[in-house]
Amino acid sequence: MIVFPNIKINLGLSITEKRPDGYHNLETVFYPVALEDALEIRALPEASLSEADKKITLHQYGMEIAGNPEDNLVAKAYSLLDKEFHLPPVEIHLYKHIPSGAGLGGGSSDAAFMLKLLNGHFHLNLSEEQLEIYAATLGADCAFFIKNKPVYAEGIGNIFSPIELSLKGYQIMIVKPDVFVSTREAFANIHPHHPEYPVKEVIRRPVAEWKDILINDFEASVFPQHPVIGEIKQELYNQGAIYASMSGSGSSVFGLFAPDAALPEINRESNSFCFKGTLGQ
Ligand SMILES: C[C@](O)(CO)[C@H](O)COP(=O)(O)OP(=O)(O)OC[C@H]1O[C@@H](n2ccc(N)nc2=O)[C@H](O)[C@@H]1O
Ligand SMILES: Nc1ncnc2c1ncn2[C@@H]1O[C@H](COP(=O)(O)OP(=O)(O)OP(=O)(O)O)[C@@H](O)[C@H]1O
Repeated sequence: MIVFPNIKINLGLSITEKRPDGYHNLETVFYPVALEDALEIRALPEASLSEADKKITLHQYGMEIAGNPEDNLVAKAYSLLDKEFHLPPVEIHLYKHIPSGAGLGGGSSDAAFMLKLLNGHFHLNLSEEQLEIYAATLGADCAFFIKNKPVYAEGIGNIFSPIELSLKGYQIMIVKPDVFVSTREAFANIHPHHPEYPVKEVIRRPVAEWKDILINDFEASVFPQHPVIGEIKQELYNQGAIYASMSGSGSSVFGLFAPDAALPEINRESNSFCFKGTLGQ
């Protein structure tokens, strides 16, 4: 069984307060975009396991991910459900197209899709709400990928309410320079505050009005550290983007373009990543 975990972009990102548990409350809109990994599981017969064998074998392809295979979020998602449901052993194939440290939620998406895959394949009968609760324990923005629909998110990024927003037909260009931004460090450099223009209100205005009022709070601390990211955002505007912003804690930047616009070539560095697509929903 194979699924295709996609990314999210953040439309506005206000970090409003630091919580006693060390995490931060935030306000954002998550929008899914069809830049996808591929994730496949194959159930193995219990009898094929010797005492010393692990219950999962993870094969990784495509872009490299830092860390050991057992730290991979798909392995953590399996272990979480295995503890409760004693799952059969599985062979996992994960093909990475989504860059890491990009603010696109690639690891979180893999984890959420793994939960959904196991739920379906092994008939666990977990509801979407139950899956969201499991997902939130794996990563703050992981729960979004269970329903995978545009939402307004609060709390640590796991309390959702519906929004009336469709960007269907807009073209999107995502550029990630060869810079890794640690989400944990990015949060550590933030001074939380309530925004002058709340995300929930700005998002109701036309996209053409978002430029100076739909703000990602991480840009103020990340751009001075990595000027190339701010330069890419400016370049997207120079090349005709209607709205451009860093996603999450960076380092990727996205630009939204009109449905009939010709998308530019932005080749700032040889190792930068670039995706072009059309939004759905
Ligand atoms: C910045 C965003 O991409 C916006 O969508 C997300 O909030 C990040 O979510 P995520 O990658 O799933 O984050 P996690 O892997 O759970 O957390 C990484 C680290 O970021 C910090 N963190 C994360 C989310 C949050 N609301 N407050 C935080 O302070 C914590 O120090 C945490 O140890
Ligand atoms: N399946 C996975 N895919 C990518 N990274 C993973 C995965 N499992 C664990 N990780 C670890 O998580 C780190 C962050 O990866 P991820 O792709 O989620 O970052 P991100 O794009 O900054 O996401 P976010 O927007 O959630 O902060 C990686 O450096 C890697 O060590």
